[in-house]
Amino acid sequence: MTWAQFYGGMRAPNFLQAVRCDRRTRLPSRGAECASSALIFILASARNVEPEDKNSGIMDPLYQASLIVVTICVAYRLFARRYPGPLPPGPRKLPIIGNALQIPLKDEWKTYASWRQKYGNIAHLQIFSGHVLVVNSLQAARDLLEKKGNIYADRMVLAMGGEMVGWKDALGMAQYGERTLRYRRLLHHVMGTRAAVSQWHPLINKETTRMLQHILKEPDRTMDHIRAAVGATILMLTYGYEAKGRDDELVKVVSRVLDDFGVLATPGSFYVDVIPALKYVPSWFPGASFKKTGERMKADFQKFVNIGYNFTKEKIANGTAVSSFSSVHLASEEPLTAERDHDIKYTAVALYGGGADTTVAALSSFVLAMTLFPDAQKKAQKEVDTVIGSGRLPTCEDKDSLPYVDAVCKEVLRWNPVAPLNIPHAAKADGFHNGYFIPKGTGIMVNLWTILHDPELYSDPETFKPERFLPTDGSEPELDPHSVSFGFGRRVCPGMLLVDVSLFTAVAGILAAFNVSKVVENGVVVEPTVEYTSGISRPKPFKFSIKPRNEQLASILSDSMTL
Ligand code: HEM
Repeated sequence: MTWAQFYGGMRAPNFLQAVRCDRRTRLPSRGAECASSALIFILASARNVEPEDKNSGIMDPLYQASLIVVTICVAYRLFARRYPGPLPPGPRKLPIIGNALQIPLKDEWKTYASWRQKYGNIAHLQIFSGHVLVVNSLQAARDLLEKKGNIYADRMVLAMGGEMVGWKDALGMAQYGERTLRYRRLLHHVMGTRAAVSQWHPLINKETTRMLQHILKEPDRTMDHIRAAVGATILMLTYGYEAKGRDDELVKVVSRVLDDFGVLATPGSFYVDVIPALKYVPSWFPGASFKKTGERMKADFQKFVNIGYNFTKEKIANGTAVSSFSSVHLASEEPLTAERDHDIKYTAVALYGGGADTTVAALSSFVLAMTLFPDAQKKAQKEVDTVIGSGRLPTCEDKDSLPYVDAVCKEVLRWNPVAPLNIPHAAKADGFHNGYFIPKGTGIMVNLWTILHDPELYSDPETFKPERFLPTDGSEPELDPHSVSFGFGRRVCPGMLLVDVSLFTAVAGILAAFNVSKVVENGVVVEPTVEYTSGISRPKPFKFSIKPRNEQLASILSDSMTL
């Protein structure tokens, strides 16, 4: 059960409503948080206590709770902080818990988008003593994350994922500073320019062909083959590691770690993220099962960090390493200090963590789009047939000669953004935006989905329409989603040039070799389910048909079958 689900069932007791505060400038501080943490934990424990435990001499949890209520009221009065200006508008807050009950659990980005009409381009949420700013416009996102990048380049501190499991040492969750700059420089070296990315073209071409061969052989498992191909490409690129099938130890660990990451990065999954003081509760304490979960996740995370990295080191030592992010840096002339060793290791983790599920999500959205919008598919196939013919598969090198296919990739990134709420940034210091006060530590959550579906930027935004990027009437193309879907400012996605090529190659390959369509069962067309996962937004399983469309390409794929 997630934290938000747990509290979703609770109604604000009357005593909370009795505690009044000035909603514009006054919110609870740490003192109130600690007291409310205790209350919440006792209530959480109460739900987990077995009936026989209630006679065990431990104070009745509800009695304890009532004592804590008094403490909360006193602490709240004593410690509530006054701010030098009004906080941005937002949904009405309850005393102490703030907006904790209003956090949406499904399609969060759509609920947050609807707040734009009510509150304007920025909306403020308070969750206990924590603040979150929901940014719903391109201008506000640029003003905050680009123009004031010196303040808004930190990350939110997540007690469970960051501190207890250990992701705070990896780039995506690390605070901004010298260390993150070093990490980003390491990545820039291998994927920060088109020339750097071109060294991975042979790898991408090879893994794409292998993916198409697998799809040809087992079309019903298309999504599995997409996932396997993306995973194999990134493992090779990160460590020069060739996975030995599904039972490969690293592949299994990585897949668990990334599933865990999806949960860890979803706001509200663990109540310790909202009430960090809970991390001090011992793991044997009733209701503290999250501690055991955290320990299991940490052990897997450490395996993930070490297995691939040690593999590359061994290969370098015995002279058999192939070129990869880790081998390039480990074998460079710079001395391998402890600091540099740590940097390379934790940047490699971020590379895999940032690149695998995101690319899979984009390709899954592409398949869904092709199922729903056959005209766009036909147009793209026509371009592939005209420019490439049927004697070979498209490759990375064909990107510039297939503008419509390239526009399909842009539309995939816009139509269903992979990271609809970006990775939240955090304020390093107190600041103001348009007269509103933004306290230090506020999480800045940019709603990329709203921006990419803003009717002022994109005509008919719900429709999959690659033509919007290739106008033929002399008008300007609509905004390139690359400037939004990869985030903003100092934390912008360092893998975007790599994605550009790898997404294009997989998309062009599928278009060249297959037709994607709706399934027909007993003469009836089955409409695919259109639902997305939270966190990294990937379509939930849906029905589609994928069949070879080009005999010549099918036989080329079969003949060169190297599964
Ligand atoms: C469709 C594919 C992808 C999308 C849509 C995407 C999107 C994003 C977004 C929105 C962010 C947050 C930016 C911000 O905080 O403002 C991000 C960060 C990041 N991405 Fe990507 N990404 C993709 C693929 C990749 C790939 C292939 C890699 C690596 C090879 C990668 C590595 C990273 C890393 C390391 C970060 C953290 C950067 C930091 O915290 O400084 N991503 N990505």
